Amino acid sequence: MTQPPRPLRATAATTAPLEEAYDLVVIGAGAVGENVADRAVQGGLTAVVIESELVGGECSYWACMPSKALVRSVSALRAARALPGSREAATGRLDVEAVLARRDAVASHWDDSGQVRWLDSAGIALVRGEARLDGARRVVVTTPDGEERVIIARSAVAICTGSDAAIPGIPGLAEAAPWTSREATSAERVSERLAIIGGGVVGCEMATAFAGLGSTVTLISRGRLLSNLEEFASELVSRRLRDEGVTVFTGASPTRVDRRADGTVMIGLEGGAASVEADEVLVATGRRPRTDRLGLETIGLEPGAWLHVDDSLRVDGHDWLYAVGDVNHRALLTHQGKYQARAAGDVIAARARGEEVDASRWGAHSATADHDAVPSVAFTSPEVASVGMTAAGAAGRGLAIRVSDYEIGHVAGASLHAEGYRGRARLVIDDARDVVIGFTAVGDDVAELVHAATIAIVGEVPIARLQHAVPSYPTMSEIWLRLLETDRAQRRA
Ligand SMILES: Cc1cc2nc3c(=O)[nH]c(=O)nc-3n(C[C@H](O)[C@H](O)[C@H](O)COP(=O)(O)OP(=O)(O)OC[C@H]3O[C@@H](n4cnc5c(N)ncnc54)[C@H](O)[C@@H]3O)c2cc1C
Ligand SMILES: NC(=O)c1ccc[n+]([C@@H]2O[C@H](COP(=O)([O-])OP(=O)(O)OC[C@H]3O[C@@H](n4cnc5c(N)ncnc54)[C@H](O)[C@@H]3O)[C@@H](O)[C@H]2O)c1
Repeated sequence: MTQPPRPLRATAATTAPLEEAYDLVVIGAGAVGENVADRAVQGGLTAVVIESELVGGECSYWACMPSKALVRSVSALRAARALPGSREAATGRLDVEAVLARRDAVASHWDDSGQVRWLDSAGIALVRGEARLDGARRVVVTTPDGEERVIIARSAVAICTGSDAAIPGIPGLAEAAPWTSREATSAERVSERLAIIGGGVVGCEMATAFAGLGSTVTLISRGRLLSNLEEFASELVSRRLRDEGVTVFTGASPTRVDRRADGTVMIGLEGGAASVEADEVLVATGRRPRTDRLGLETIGLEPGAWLHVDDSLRVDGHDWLYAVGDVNHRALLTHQGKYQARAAGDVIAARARGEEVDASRWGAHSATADHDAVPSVAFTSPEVASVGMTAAGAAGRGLAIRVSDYEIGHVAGASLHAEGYRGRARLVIDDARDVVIGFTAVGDDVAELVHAATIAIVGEVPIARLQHAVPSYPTMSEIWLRLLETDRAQRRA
């Protein structure tokens, strides 16, 4: 059954003096809000952040950090088992208690005092409570003791309230007390049977983690797994998850969910072909914006909607209002939100001081990379590292492209890395400009390959020049050499 929520340790106060007006008011002290405030303060403004839960937000306590802590122990054991010698030493099972204890430490035991100290050191004021807009530049905070406090923004308000798990309207699901990513990443025990609805990144990462920790996992996906990524990524991840004991249903939609009196959950699948029985059900079907109780109606915006912004992160039609991070729906990733935050904090400071703003393509005040150069790593089994466009995505935009594919296991660095290494990488090349516009690598421990590709895409480095970027031997980065050689051979053929 659903576990009680973790006790949150929200540090009481900030030492910065609290005022009733600041140059910048930031709503939400996740990774993104913290960075907007930091850049604005560095630019000479005063800033306050308002936080209703923990300073640090989703990523630190219920998303990136605890999920990767769970997956990392699983992949470390797999790596040890992939080589003779270490394989013989790694014959036991994971110590689940130890893995969960490390996860707790990585999530700072849901105590935000460290991040509050950082806010203090950065000169950013903190107000605890739930904030809402009450007209232009006016923010009302309901503090934990129930009082209301009004804070005026002299220059700007930045909404950085992030997103929540979306619960689809499958009959019986809400009543079955499902886990969301929060309960999964902070789980205090590993249930025997876990059913996961949704084959996106959360679903696949949690299937990897919980299967590795000993759960019998069933993953239910209405389309192919990781459907935003290259199709070969879906194939390799599905195959590996199945090899590791996960039951994967693709093209399957739940029709109803029931929590029975004995605590077990039954999930009926479309067509009545199969039903799934589990102890817990995790819903991983995407996100919805945290904008429903933000007072958006007081400035003519729709509560509960994503906030659309221009490349300087300013909300359409409101010159004092910014929306940064998940809440603007440009790229739901911590690193991309923090990139937006650096641009937003700088542009808010520049506009407040009447300085020139450079919001042109790749300008200092523009989150240009959000469009075509967003990197991400799915920490699945195996990992998927990607940036830019997929082949289908580029073709769908009418671009003339060519594709270069290579088996990563044929690279010397990979064959040393693990016995029988299997993986695949792809370059998507814009034919007209002769530059890389997409890269995907699937295989164990490929995460670190992605940044080289990000640099090639953002730098628009011509293929002819990339030939001079020599990867070290024998590293997995030699995949670059092989991909470029394959492209060259294809062009000559
Ligand atoms: C399971 C999972 C794993 C993930 N793993 C990765 C990963 O490995 N790498 C990656 O890049 N991304 C990952 N993500 C995505 C990442 O967590 C988000 O993109 C990121 O947390 C967004 O940051 P944010 O600051 O925009 O929002 P949040 O981190 O959600 O912060 C928003 C803050 O605003 C506060 N708030 C909301 N409303 C109010 C209000 N009215 N008043 C005051 N405060 C308010 C909230 O309490 C919260 O602290 C993962 C997501 C999930 C769900
Ligand atoms: N390693 C990482 O960087 C990482 C890890 C986890 C999450 N994230 C971020 O968090 C965001 C949310 O992840 P997510 O996996 O929840 O969302 P997602 O959008 O990646 O995947 C959701 C999946 O649920 C399916 N779905 C949606 N509605 C459904 C329904 N009614 N019934 C059945 N299936 C349904 C979709 O088809 C999709 O496959 C992602 O956009 C990602 O950017 C990143």
